Amino acid sequence: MTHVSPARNQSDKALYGGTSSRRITVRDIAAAKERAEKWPMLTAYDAMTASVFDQAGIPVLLVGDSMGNCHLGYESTVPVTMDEIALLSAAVVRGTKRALVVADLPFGSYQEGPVQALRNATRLAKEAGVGAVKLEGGERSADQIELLVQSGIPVMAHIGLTPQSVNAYGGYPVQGRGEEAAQQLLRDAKAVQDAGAFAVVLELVPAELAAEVTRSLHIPTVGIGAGPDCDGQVLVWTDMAGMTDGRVPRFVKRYAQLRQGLGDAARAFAEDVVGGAYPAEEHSFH
Ligand SMILES: Nc1nc(=O)c2c([nH]1)NC[C@@H]1CN(c3ccc(C(=O)N[C@@H](CCC(=O)O)C(=O)O)cc3)CN21
Ligand SMILES: CC(C)C(=O)C(=O)O
Ligand SMILES: [Mg+2]
Repeated sequence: MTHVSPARNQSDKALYGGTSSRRITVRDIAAAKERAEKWPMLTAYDAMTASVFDQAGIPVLLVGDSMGNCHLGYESTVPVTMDEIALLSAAVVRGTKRALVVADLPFGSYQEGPVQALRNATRLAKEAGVGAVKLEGGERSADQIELLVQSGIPVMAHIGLTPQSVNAYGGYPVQGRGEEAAQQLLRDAKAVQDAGAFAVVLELVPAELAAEVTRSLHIPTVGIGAGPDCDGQVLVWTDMAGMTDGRVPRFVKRYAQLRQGLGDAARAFAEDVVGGAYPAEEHSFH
């Protein structure tokens, strides 16, 4: 009889480090919670970067509306349009083979109600080929989540700090501090789970509260600035790779210094051109 160790068995199915090469589905995400497996998610906004993360084994890629400030030069996520999300989501899907691609529904594309949400989510599923969409809000967005899920579009919810409301907050403050705010966050978490969300992002909430939400839900939580006890962790890729210019939020850990590296490459190229060192003989045709 062939002996298969439980650890090896587990790693075959693992979202990160697993051996399956087919595209990951929302059911795989749910199964990871049963195994108490932690998993990474990164944003991606173009095919080339997405292919790097896909080949690195990142199981879930988010075409975040953070493309507004990271990629399109806006001040916040508020101006991002459906056309922009659809274009870059299609690129990320084309650049990946294994990752589940989730696209943010941008500000103004679902707030009018469930029918508007369904029209825009359907466009991202059909036109870009994403496997799921994400939208902001707990109890306030439950009707939208319910109609999308009933219509066959998996939904990742997003509660705690919801950056599309930056003008209402007047900034990006930590959420869920104090008993009343904590109870509201727990109600929001239950509401999105009951509406059928397959996972929920918890942004900028105290670690203890995020741990409590994670324990009390049967769907996975994905933390950003929400402490170590969430099921998954997500970061904006330009932040974690050291590409973002200037100050980054306290929850960011930088795993590379791409901004420095890319600037160095640009300066080295410029000096070679100005000094005549590039192109050399091996770069020339006769
Ligand atoms: N590049 C980038 N990274 C992100 O994580 C991100 C975006 N853009 N754009 C959309 C939102 C905005 N985000 C932010 C932005 C700033 C803080 C921030 O600095 N918050 C304060 C909280 C202090 C408090 O309330 O106690 C901080 O100091 O971390 C947090 C999240 C997260 N999202
Ligand atoms: C940071 C994540 C959760 C996000 O919504 C985004 O990148 O837009
Ligand atoms: Mg977003």
